[in-house]
Amino acid sequence: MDAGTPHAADERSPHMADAGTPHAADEHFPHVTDARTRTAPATPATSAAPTAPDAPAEPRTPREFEATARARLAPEHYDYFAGGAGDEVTVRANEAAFGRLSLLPRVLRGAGRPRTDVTLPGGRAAMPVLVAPTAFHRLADPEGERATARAAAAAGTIMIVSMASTVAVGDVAAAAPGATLWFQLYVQPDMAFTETLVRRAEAAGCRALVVTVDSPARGLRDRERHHGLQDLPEGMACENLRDGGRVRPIVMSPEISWEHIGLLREMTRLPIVLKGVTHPADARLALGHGVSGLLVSNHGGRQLDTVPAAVDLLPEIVAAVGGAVPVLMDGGVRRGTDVLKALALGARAVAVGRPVIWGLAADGERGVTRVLDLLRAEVEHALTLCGCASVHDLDPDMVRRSCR
Ligand SMILES: Cc1cc2nc3c(=O)[nH]c(=O)nc-3n(C[C@H](O)[C@H](O)[C@H](O)COP(=O)(O)O)c2cc1C
Ligand SMILES: CCCCCCCCCCC(=O)C(=O)O
Repeated sequence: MDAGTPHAADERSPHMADAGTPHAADEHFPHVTDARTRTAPATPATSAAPTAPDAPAEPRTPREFEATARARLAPEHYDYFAGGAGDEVTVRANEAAFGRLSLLPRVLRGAGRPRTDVTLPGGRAAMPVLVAPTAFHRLADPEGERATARAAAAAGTIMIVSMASTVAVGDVAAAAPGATLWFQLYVQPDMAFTETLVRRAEAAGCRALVVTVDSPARGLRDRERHHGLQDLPEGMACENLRDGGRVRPIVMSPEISWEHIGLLREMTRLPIVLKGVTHPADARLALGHGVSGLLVSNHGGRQLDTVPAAVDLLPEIVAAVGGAVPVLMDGGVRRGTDVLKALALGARAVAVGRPVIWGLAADGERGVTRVLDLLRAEVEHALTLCGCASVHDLDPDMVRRSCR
């Protein structure tokens, strides 16, 4: 079945009567069943040196890392990482929205060298930039999520491990002893298996659960459909989904509701952060369900196309929450100045998805370390230029909306 066509999606929606059974889900997402039983597509092209003329040998910005990564990745894997849903209106909007915001610095505050650390539900981070959950890191580097976690630990920041990671969360934790990990969860209709996933995250020492709520179905991504991308290469699988002798498919079910958040709340003492809340009414509802934080996100433009840019949604969500829990955001953050804008508008921290993938594909653990270092240095520099002693000195009055 072509899982990417709207027609196919129509077919698999009613569908949800039996979305919870592994058999039905196998049909919906053949690619995330058991990679070991499938014919292998070509091995990911991560070994060749960069060849593209626009790929800098020594990338110096997250955007330059993208050019280097693109030259090293198989085209279908580059498109999986870079692409989004539909016409990719939201993918572009996420970055463009930061360009329409201006920073208005304060002067003569004698602020000294700024602090960049932040306090979050699952602990402290040395910088207000977290690693967003992204799937399939072994498509970018043989060490996969292990490399990303070591780099996050070196940067003193938090890595949100995707449920669709190609290294099991326990092995990620073992490979990066100093790392602070949170675990991203798609609630599975089979709540017994959801509980298994939660216990695995707890056993790995994860400090928070990030429950992604923007995916009652998978986004329709033309780039993936174009390449016929349906499966991981042989030897790669969603390792968290192992269940006895098989790997379960990830089920994205439209039947998941607030009731499931209530069940999760009873299931674990870990702080729960909801990822993908975009409507202020849902932000208010979340507060009644015992969540410890919200991550404003449109999934990097990969789910519903034409959702507004994440940073443009931030002020309304911050107002709706009224300080009851921390609000984080992701989508389109590429510069230290982007981080300051989001924090000034009320985010406690931001997360970056693709920039980390580009670092990983360009130069493995070193590449991710470099991307995170660049962002940390840019945040510190921008805080200095804004006259801030720490992120707490930022406020909404330091951001102006321009007409560009
Ligand atoms: C390749 C890729 C895979 C992703 N996988 C997941 C995932 O497994 N779970 C999830 O909640 N979000 C996932 N996301 C969304 C990210 O967590 C995040 O919301 C988004 O990447 C932020 O936008 P940015 O890439 O512009 O930084 C993925 C994003 C990308 C680009
Ligand atoms: C290589 C085949 C693609 C299969 C996709 C499975 C979905 C996993 C969830 C990852 C995710 O959230 C994303 O945005 O992508």
